[in-house]
Amino acid sequence: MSTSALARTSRWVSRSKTLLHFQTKLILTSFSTDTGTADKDNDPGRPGPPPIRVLLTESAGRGVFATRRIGAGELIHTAKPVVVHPSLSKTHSVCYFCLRNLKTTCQSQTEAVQFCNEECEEQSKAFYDIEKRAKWSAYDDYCRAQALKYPLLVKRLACMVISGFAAADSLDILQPATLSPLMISEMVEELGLLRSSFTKANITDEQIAFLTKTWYTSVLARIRINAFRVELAGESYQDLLALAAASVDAEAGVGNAVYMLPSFYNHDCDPNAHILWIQNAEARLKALRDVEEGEELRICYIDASMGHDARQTLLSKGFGFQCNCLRCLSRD
Ligand SMILES: C[S@@+](CC[C@H](N)C(=O)[O-])C[C@H]1O[C@@H](n2cnc3c(N)ncnc32)[C@H](O)[C@@H]1O
Repeated sequence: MSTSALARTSRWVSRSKTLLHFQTKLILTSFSTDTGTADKDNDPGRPGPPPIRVLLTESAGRGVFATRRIGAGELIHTAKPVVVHPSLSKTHSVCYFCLRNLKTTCQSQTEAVQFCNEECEEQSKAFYDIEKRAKWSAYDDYCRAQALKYPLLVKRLACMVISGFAAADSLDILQPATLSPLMISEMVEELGLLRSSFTKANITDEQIAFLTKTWYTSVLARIRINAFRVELAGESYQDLLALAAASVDAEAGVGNAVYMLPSFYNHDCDPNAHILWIQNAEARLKALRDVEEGEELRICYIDASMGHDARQTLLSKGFGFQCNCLRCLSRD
């Protein structure tokens, strides 16, 4: 490599290191809701910072690495969602804000949504006031007919932006999917429905000025890769039975959500960490086995029980990468 090329490369490396350092600080500090496990040395009740950091990997973009040894079964950190939306079939049976299963289901499908407690109602007041002003039947029916779940997250995020609860660039730091021209043209149709729902509800052009084709497609491109389907495990034996029955009905998910820190975990078909939900959309990241300091923490994005070819197809179509984990390399 020539001296000038070397200089250019080292400038690029140092720039990307600075950028990564800045991004990592941003990810770990600005999302104070992502907490680690108890800080036993100082205040046993107060969570310390999570024992992880975000670094560049060799071949999978950014990834999450352990900053100390993490024991099998240890809770690495929890994470509150940045944006969340119930599945359309669950709108009347889970909390609008945290997706907790409600004890009583709304009787009428036209009835307003419900909250599991006053805190959830209070926290979502600003953007729920926007959401309930508009009629969503055309947008929701379109999503139902096309079996789309992610546009619902965009609708919620748009309401959060209009109300001032979230910034329009909240998800910009996340990796986007590559979109085909066909995908973009379908998104333009959804965007038309979304804009018209707001306009008919007298939300002004100024309030939805951010709602452009560029914004809509860039948010959806990020949601496609980074959203999680929230499946509540519950705490009791009854909860587990209900979950098992629901999985048979393909109704295991109560909704979908996007998180910050969890979005930086890369995939492995034989993962050393996993993400789970107990009672609501607050995610818990746990170690599946002992992890050494400096080791990358990886979760499994798909059903790990599938065969090699099915896993590769799903990861390539859904996430745009070819998996080179040890399990895939051995063609297991
Ligand atoms: C949820 S993001 C994970 C964080 C991402 N690496 C980043 O820089 O933001 C998912 C994306 O990471 C990359 N990725 C995750 N696991 C991978 C793997 N095992 N091999 C190659 N790329 C992977 C793919 O580009 C995938 O679409």
